[in-house]
Amino acid sequence: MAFSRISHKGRGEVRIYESTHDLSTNLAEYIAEISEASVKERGVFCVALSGGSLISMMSKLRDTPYSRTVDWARWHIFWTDERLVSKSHSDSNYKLAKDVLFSKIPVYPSYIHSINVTVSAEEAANRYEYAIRQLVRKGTVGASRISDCPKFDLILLGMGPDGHVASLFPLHRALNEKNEWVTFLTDSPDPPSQRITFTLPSG
Ligand SMILES: O=C(O)[C@H](O)[C@@H](O)[C@H](O)[C@H](O)COP(=O)(O)O
Repeated sequence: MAFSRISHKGRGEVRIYESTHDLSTNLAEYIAEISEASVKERGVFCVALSGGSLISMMSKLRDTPYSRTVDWARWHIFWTDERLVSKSHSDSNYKLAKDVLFSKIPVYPSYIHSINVTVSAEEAANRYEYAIRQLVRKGTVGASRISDCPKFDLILLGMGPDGHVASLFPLHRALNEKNEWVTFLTDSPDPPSQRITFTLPSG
C-alpha cells in the first residue's frame, strides 16, 4: 500500500495515503498495534476520540482480524470534545462513535467515559475533568512525567477547514487555558455553540 512518509526530526511523522480506503485500512492497523502495546505495558488502552469523518475511518476495526484479535475488554474510551446536545442527536460525537463503533464491538459500558450533556457546558467540563482526574489517580489513565497532565495512549483528532482540532478554534480564548484539562465554549464558531473540549497540554 503506497504512502509518503515525512519525518520531523524525532517529533513524529506525517503519512499521506493515496485513498481513504488505504488510510482507513492503515488507521485500523495502527490503532490495533497501539492497543496491543498499551495493554501489554499497562493492562488497559485509553483512547480519546473526536468527531468528523475520522470515526467512520475507524470502521474497519469492526471486521476481522480486529474483531477477534483486539482486546476490547481493556479499552477505555474518552472524547477530546463534545457538543452539548442530547446523546441521540445527530451532532453528538458520542452518538457518532456509538453508531459506528462501540455498539458493534464488545467494550465494557462502564469504560465508555462519555460527557454529561444534561448540565451547563461549564459544569459538564468540570465534571469530565474530575472524572479524568480520578482515573489518573487510579492509574487507569497514564500521567505525563513532566507535568500532572493526563497521558492517553492514543488521541485521534480530525482537523477542520479553519485548522481547529477537538473544539479548539483559531484565536478562541480556550487556546489560552493553562490550568484546566477540560474547558467549555458557549460561543463555538461552528455550531452547536455549546461545547466542551480538552485544552492544549501545558508542559
Ligand atoms: O466538532 C467539530 O468541530 C468537528 O467534529 C471536528 O472535531 C472535526 O474533527 C473536524 O471538523 C474534521 O472533520 P472532518 O474529518 O469531517 O473533515
